[in-house]
Amino acid sequence: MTMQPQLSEQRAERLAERLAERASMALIDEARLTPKPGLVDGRGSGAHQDLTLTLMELSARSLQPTFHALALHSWQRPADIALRQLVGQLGREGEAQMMAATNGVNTHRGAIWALGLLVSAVAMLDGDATAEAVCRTAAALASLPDDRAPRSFSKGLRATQRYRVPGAREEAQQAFPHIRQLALPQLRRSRAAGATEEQARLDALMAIMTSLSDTCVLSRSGLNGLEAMQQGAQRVLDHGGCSTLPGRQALAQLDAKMLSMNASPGGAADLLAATLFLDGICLLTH
Ligand SMILES: CC(C)(COP(=O)(O)OP(=O)(O)OC[C@H]1O[C@@H](n2cnc3c(N)ncnc32)[C@H](O)[C@@H]1O)[C@@H](O)C(=O)NCCC(=O)NCCS
Ligand SMILES: Nc1ncnc2c1ncn2[C@@H]1O[C@H](COP(=O)(O)OP(=O)(O)OP(=O)(O)O)[C@@H](O)[C@H]1O
Repeated sequence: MTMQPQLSEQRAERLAERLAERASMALIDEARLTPKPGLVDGRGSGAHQDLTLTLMELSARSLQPTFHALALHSWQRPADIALRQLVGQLGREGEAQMMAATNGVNTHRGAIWALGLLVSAVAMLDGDATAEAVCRTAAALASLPDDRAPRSFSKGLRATQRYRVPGAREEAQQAFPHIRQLALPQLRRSRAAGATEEQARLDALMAIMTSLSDTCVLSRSGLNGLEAMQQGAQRVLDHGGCSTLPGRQALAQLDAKMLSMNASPGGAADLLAATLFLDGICLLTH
């Protein structure tokens, strides 16, 4: 009898360790993926003045304890207000730790939100679930009110109101449609068609960018920037994706265009990291 709780504690701890490691690694894989339009990657800082690849990697590693705590506290729990408040508190502490690690630069706020909810959801489902079920569970959590959240006004929130578009909150509350319906299917289609892993990941990023209302892009370059992003990404896929020469040429054009507009699809990058996380986890479980 006394062994039982101990054993289950060990199981929760092992799962939390694995999920935290994978979530941080997904952020590092996203940051290193090259060439991404407008974003920090192996070539440099993209459209950003204050971000570098070294800083993104440092930030990703600084978040591992946050993901670990989220998984441990969410293990086998239902989506209720108590868990929503706890997850919100851990997420805000994670943001503070990220800001401390980067000397006040916002490297991963959107990513903490998306990946944090998904890490919690996998743990709530005991580590054994499809990507679909994980996204639905994360949505249930994201849809609950967090009364302890400070009423701060962010650039992302301003963009959703000004342009009347869904943002990071809504993407999660709708169970991450850009991951489930666009990025994961594209990743698998491109792999099956013989693309390299890198090309398949870039194609998945393009799939997200064809339709996301990325508040990062909207805040930096308005509706023109968003339109350039969506149309440019569609052109890459229409040309056969990043495994083809015309696709890579369209990608280079999109990169130049986004840099000239100071546009960076940070929201799409976050969702690509979340896609890579789910792809890895669900390979392990299903
Ligand atoms: C909901 C969040 C993102 C704050 O929203 P806000 O509108 O203030 O976001 P902010 O502009 O600071 O950042 C939004 C970021 O999301 C990403 N993003 C932009 N557009 C989108 C989009 N359409 N879909 C998904 N992500 C997007 C970008 O990286 C952007 O930088 C989140 O930080 C939050 O509420 N955190 C509180 C802690 C919490 O509850 N955490 C729970 C999970 S850990
Ligand atoms: N590889 C990447 N390159 C750039 N941004 C990324 C990358 N991956 C994720 N992001 C996301 O982009 C966001 C950064 O965007 P941005 O710099 O516009 O935010 P900000 O700090 O609110 O704005 P600003 O820098 O204009 O003051 C981060 O929150 C992060 O989630």
